[in-house]
Amino acid sequence: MRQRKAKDLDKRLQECSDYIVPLPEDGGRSYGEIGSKDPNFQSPEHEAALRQLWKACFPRQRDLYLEIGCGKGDFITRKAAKDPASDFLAIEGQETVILRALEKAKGLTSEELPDEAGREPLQNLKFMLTFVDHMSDYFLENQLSGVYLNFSDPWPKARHAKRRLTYRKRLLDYGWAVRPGGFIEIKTDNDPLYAFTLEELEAVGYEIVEQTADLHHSDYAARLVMTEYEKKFHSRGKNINYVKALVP
Ligand SMILES: C[S@@+](CC[C@H](N)C(=O)[O-])C[C@H]1O[C@@H](n2cnc3c(N)ncnc32)[C@H](O)[C@@H]1O
Repeated sequence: MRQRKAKDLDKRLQECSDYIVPLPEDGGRSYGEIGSKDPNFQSPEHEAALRQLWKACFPRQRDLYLEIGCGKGDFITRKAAKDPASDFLAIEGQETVILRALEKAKGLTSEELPDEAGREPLQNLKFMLTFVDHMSDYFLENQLSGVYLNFSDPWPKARHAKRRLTYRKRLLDYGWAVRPGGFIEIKTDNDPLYAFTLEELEAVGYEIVEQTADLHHSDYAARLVMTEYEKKFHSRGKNINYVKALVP
């Protein structure tokens, strides 16, 4: 039974393979190589492999926006549909979850497809199946124009603070992959995580340009795209925290 389910999952993922960015073939991890003091050190071979990979995936070399932890892909699918002149990439670590996002982007399911997209498969959106740790495993320096973190896991225990996706070292890591002047945009229902995130943004010196602890009673809401979790929490009356910061 379990085997049949795994086979079915593999088959459905295979059917969406044109939407999946393969993980770098050279093993990816360049972080912490012996003799390197730079946490984002990339060997020339790794850098060359990444250049080739991204050229093949997004040949038009336009603005590329990344969502880390896209869940079932509502947000990123809508963003890609609204902005066909840019490219979008979504990363998600759970196979069964990303499959829902892939089938949505491909137009295989009618589930919450954005009105703008109709049932046309999107050409400017791709997905990567992995739990991101170091950006230099996958990206080139200054490659991205913006990063979205929507409703990331809060890791409430203090001893797990380093696992939070807005921990300062992670913010610096995103900043390495984002071009100067690009942004990091964060939404969360979790108030303590929001307070932590503001402190961490300040600690790394990223300029906060938009900020509210109650997005849906602010002017920002009208122009921002809602995420699946956002809809869920908002419908229960929970305030949504939002912050946008620029990478220097
Ligand atoms: C609470 S869900 C939010 C989904 C979506 N962003 C939304 O707002 O509706 C968080 C998702 O992030 C994924 N995730 C957490 N850490 C991740 C990481 N380091 N890399 C990739 N995905 C991650 C989880 O698997 C989960 O599906």
